[in-house]
Amino acid sequence: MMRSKFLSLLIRAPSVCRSMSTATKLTTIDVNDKTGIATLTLNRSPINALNVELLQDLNESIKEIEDNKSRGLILTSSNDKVFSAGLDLNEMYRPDKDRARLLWIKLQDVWLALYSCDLPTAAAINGYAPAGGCLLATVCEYRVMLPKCRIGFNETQLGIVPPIFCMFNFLNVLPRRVAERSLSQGQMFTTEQALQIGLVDDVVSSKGEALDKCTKFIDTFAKVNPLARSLAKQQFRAADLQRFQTERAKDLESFLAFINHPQMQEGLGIYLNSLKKKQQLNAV
Ligand SMILES: CCCCC/C=C\C/C=C\C=C\CC(=O)SCCNC(=O)CCNC(=O)[C@H](O)C(C)(C)COP(=O)(O)OP(=O)(O)OC[C@H]1O[C@@H](n2cnc3c(N)ncnc32)[C@H](O)[C@@H]1OP(=O)(O)O
Repeated sequence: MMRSKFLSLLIRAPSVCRSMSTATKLTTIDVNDKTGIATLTLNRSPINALNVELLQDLNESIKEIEDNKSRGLILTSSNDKVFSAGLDLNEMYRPDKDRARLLWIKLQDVWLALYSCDLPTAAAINGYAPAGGCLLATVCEYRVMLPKCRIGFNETQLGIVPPIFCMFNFLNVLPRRVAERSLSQGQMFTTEQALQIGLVDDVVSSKGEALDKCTKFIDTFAKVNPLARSLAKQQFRAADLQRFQTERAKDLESFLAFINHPQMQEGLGIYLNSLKKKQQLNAV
């Protein structure tokens, strides 16, 4: 209630860029008054690892942007090196059972909200985007990326089966053969490779340029009837959404069974440790 009152006040404010930031600030929303486009920024330090709270915040922000009838949604990160490091591995290693369940449900919700989003969506990928980071980028309709980054679903490299929504995203973006190979090999692509295979649509040298490109993409829909555009998008995605709903409960149980497997726990522990060791080595 307080929140919507606060929002309506902000909407009337005559600023060029109004902020609809959530209280926790794990994501922020800025709506450009000239273009009507909302920029949704991931803001969980240090690397936007997707934990329960960030996913919850993302869901709320997406809903807020849709409810406020923005003209489009641009997803980006406040970190200038990492778009998102994917799921927070600490939520999966020696997990709290209720939180692990919630984590996956919230991830499914975010995917669903973006995959079926009424608005045109674009990702300004201003840093590394492995696994869950790649999921957030490829669920959008357009991607632009900064040089010297990496993107991909590295799950199989970690002994993890990529869930079906990773497959849906890749099949929307890449030729089937390339999608299957890169998912089953857990390939991570450099920015240049990603451009070459069509995983990203453009490469630019700064975040500002990335946001401009995303705005231009969303502007290409300016003269298209919004309802017709939205229904056409839904039509393309309906079969995936139907399959997702059918398999959603099973997908959740598979995830829980998977992360609770002793071998998976051992692997996660080693992987987490190696990530920490990397930092220790850098400090030497
Ligand atoms: C058929 C049905 C199947 C159903 C489904 C079944 C199973 C699916 C199960 C799971 C799916 C998971 C999907 C995922 O998203 S897993 C996450 C994968 N992510 C990664 O592998 C990224 C690893 N991180 C990196 O490569 C680098 O950190 C990165 C390039 C992102 C950033 O590098 P940078 O040098 O800037 O920062 P670092 O020093 O490496 O990291 C800082 C700090 O953060 C810690 N950390 C890194 N990544 C994670 C993470 N994903 N989660 C938690 N913590 C992370 C890192 O250890 C450092 O910590 P500290 O040393 O400061 O304590």
